[in-house]
Amino acid sequence: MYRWNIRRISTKAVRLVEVGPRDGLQNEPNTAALTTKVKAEFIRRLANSGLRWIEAGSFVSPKWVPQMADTEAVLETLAKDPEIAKMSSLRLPVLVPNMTGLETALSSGLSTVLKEVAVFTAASDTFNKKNTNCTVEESLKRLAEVCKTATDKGLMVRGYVSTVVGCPYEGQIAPEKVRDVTLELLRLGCYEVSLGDTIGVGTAGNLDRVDPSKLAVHFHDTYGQALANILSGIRTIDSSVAGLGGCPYAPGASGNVATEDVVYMLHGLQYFTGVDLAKLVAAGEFITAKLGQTNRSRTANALLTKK
Ligand SMILES: CC(C)(COP(=O)([O-])OP(=O)([O-])OC[C@H]1O[C@@H](n2cnc3c(N)ncnc32)[C@H](O)[C@@H]1OP(=O)([O-])[O-])[C@@H](O)C(=O)NCCC(=O)NCCSC(=O)C[C@@](C)(O)CC(=O)[O-]
Repeated sequence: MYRWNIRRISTKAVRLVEVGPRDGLQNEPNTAALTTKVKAEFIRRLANSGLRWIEAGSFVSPKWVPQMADTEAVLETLAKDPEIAKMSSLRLPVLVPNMTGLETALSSGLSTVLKEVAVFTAASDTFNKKNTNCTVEESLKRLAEVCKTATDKGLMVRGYVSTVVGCPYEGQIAPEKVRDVTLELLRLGCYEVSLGDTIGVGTAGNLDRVDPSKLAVHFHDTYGQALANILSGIRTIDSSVAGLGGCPYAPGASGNVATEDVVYMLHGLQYFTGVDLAKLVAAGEFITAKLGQTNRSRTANALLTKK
């Protein structure tokens, strides 16, 4: 355990994981607008903005999250896209909750675009039961086989722990519980664990004692604390263009921190992101227009007003 702050980051480089096409759309009420073609075009535009980690969807039960039911078709569309094929460093991970999801991910048609999967659990049993119909311990047992099979087959595996600060059902969460679940995911073979403040209740002090190696942060911006929390110093940041998102099984949670706001802040701090902000803003406008949604990025709205 040790403390860090922004001054200890020497490389001035950060890694952004765009979760808009998955976290951003998984709770979207306007399902009619969510065609495979729109999703694939959205991902293509995000990739063209320079983002290199873009969560493309999830292989979860369509009865639980119908918005993600066509993830396989989205990836098949992208696999045929010559521009995407040229982006050798592009990662398009998908969430898998169990072996059924992993088997879809391993299907031969996807191997050209799918190099990484993400597994997910939580620090709260009640949330985990609502989200995946099992306790945290049961999910870790389930994920052990998923992680082993995925890594044996050459896929990279990212882990998520939800409700790392607060749970919509249980309230405050003990940091020790977060640590134990995180360590277990790393032990199972995850190369990195993303800490999800699912309902956005954390403040910067909450993260002071987390060892930052192999960690990413995933903030929902319910209380407007996400940018301040990001400055706590983790170098891998999950975000969602236009501030889209929210977990369907976390009532009251708002969208993720907006990627445009994160990029604007990081560029102001002289960090290298590799992202073209204007193209990113255009990708956010593309998807919000399709969905008939308000763009929740302050940066995007400011730049669009200037235009
Ligand atoms: C885990 C289950 C499947 C358990 O759900 P279950 O009902 O216990 O599953 P089951 O094994 O009993 O199977 C029930 C049915 O689902 C099917 N099924 C089973 N698995 C799959 C699969 N992978 N893909 C497609 N179909 C599947 C299975 O074949 C069967 O079909 P039926 O025989 O009834 O026709 C379910 O609870 C589920 O899909 N949950 C996912 C919920 C979800 O996606 N939540 C959002 C993502 S997590 C999140 O947003 C938080 C995060 C990561 O962003 C971080 C943060 O902010 O905190």
